[in-house]
Amino acid sequence: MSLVTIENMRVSYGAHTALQGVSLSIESGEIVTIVGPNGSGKTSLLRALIGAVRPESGRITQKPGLRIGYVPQKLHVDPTLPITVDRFLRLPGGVPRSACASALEKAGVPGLSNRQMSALSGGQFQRVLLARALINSPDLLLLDEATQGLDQPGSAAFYRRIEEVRRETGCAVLMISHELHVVMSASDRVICLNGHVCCEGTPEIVSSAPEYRALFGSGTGGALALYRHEHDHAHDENCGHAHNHDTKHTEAAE
Ligand SMILES: Nc1ncnc2c1ncn2[C@@H]1O[C@H](COP(=O)(O)OP(=O)(O)OP(=O)(O)O)[C@@H](O)[C@H]1O
Repeated sequence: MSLVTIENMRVSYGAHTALQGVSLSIESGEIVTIVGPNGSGKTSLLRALIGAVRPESGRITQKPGLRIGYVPQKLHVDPTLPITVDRFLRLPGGVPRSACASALEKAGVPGLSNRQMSALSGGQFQRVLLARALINSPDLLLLDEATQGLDQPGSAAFYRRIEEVRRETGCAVLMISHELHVVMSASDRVICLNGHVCCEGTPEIVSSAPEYRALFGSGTGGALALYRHEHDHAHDENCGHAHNHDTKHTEAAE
């Protein structure tokens, strides 16, 4: 049985439809990356999986007893609030110290327990959020642009650690990233999202798919000169979301 199966899901915020007709499943142990332009519904998909938004229609089925770990895009911790890493990790209550130490080790930052949260670098902070997601030994780890704000070596190191976590624990990973050139190589499967699933498959298949090239250009190995949204494929008239053909992003420029 798949860890999670989504069938024909639609997610709306008031009159605005963020996702529609989305069907996909995640198998145990695989690393799947979701790519798509800003506003294409990537975060909405993860939020539906953790139950933070309720799909308007469609169905999400989880394997019984599934444990999910979630690393958010960002988390604000008041810099004036004195709190150590160890206490932060034990905030949910009932988390033993040994579990924190082991999670920090899995996240690749074993020595941080007694540091103040406010004194961490961006990279260390994200590792602590990863440790927090690993505490419950998840079967599925969800990462929402977890390397935002990190420099290239920092984010490459973060994704290498994710691959090690998968190898050590066997958990599946579903992650959103804009750093296509980094994550494409680390993924078993890529899902290209734009309000609906544009295309999906191995990184090789997706990066050569016309739908993907329409969204991301045709740079080799996913390394892009320009991350530009230019549609040349047809959409269902009732798609329900805006397709801004002039949306231009400069992330991932290399
Ligand atoms: N709470 C909300 N209320 C109203 N509209 C929302 C809400 N959250 C998201 N949206 C809208 O739904 C659409 C999809 O947003 P979502 O955050 O899922 O996209 P995304 O692909 O993760 O974007 P980004 O790459 O910018 O993070 C956007 O048009 C956004 O404005």
